[in-house]
Amino acid sequence: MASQTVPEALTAPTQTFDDAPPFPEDVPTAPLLRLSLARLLDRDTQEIDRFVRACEDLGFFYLDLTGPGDSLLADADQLFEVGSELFELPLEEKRKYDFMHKNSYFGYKGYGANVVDRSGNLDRNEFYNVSKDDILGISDPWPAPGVLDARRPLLKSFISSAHGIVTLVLELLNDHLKLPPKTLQDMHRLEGHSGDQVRFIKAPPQPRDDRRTALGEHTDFGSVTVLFNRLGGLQVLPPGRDAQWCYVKPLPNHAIINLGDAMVKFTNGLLRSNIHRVVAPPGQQADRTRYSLVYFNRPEDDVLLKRLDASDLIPPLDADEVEEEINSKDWIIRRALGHRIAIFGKEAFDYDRIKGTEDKSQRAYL
Ligand SMILES: O=C(O)CCC(=O)C(=O)O
Ligand SMILES: [Fe+2]
Repeated sequence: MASQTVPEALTAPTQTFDDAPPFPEDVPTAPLLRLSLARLLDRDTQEIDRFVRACEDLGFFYLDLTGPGDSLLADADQLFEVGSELFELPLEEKRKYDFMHKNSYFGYKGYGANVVDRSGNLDRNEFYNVSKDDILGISDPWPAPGVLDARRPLLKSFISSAHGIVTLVLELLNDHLKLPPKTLQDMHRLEGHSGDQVRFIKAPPQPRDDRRTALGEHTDFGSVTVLFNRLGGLQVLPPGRDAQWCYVKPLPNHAIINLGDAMVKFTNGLLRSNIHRVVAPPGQQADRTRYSLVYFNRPEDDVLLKRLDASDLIPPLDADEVEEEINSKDWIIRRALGHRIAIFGKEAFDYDRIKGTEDKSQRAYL
């Protein structure tokens, strides 16, 4: 089981992000495996075995991008700068790009706009979502501030490279599951219409005597997430009845990769979409502003989120189980906007209303 694997983060190079204080040694860290992009591209069988184990046990792993992922790392570095510039804009300006009343999760979400738990506490971060389809010119463009419009070529480059990582993950899973060739890849084409997005996130330091959850616990809504962290604060809840929240230690030159709800639905829970959240960075890092950068990949808009029946490895549904008929587009909108207090008021507290795949993903361990 994943919680018994060696925490490979401990064998990784020491953190060298800017001048940030080090990630503390005395906090619980999550047992993510550390995989190499170069070895996966070489189809190294041991690395692929570890990859499959990571996707089934924890649904989270580190991916060392050194070498074949150098340009993605360079783009991510530049986008961290863009993110800090973006959030410097005056609040009135940023608010012009909140499109929630157009039933869209693209654009800006202000600080405290989402409920983070059943008691109604509010989030402590702001973020901005940029649509892949907009940047690739295959949908109508959303209005955007100049700082983003000026960076469309950089965003395009980042999206193409991050999507390349996603396609590799899907291809390896497709092969492992013995699905007909390209089953998963064809549901996630770069040029297909989807809710794929780049997300910039900013969480300012919290008061010392009042540090709370910045981003509430959730599973990601889509298929594959490619995440870049500089400071700690991300936590996962490993499988197991008595599991405790563990930090994911950021590693230089690595992305954090995790699977989302769609992969759980396609495989009826064989693959994991692990619960995670963001709290204040640990130790001395808590006094820093935390930025993060994410590429969220989702199935194309019209893909039905149901068990795939073309693989003997995918467990059957329970005898009395009837799957909801919902396509990817509607699923993502429901999950992404469901906790917005300005839209749903008190209903935003009701976590069961817009549940992800937590139950199915956890079921083997309950
Ligand atoms: O900021 C992070 O490290 C994680 C963010 C996250 O989980 C999300 O936006 O879904
Ligand atoms: Fe997430």
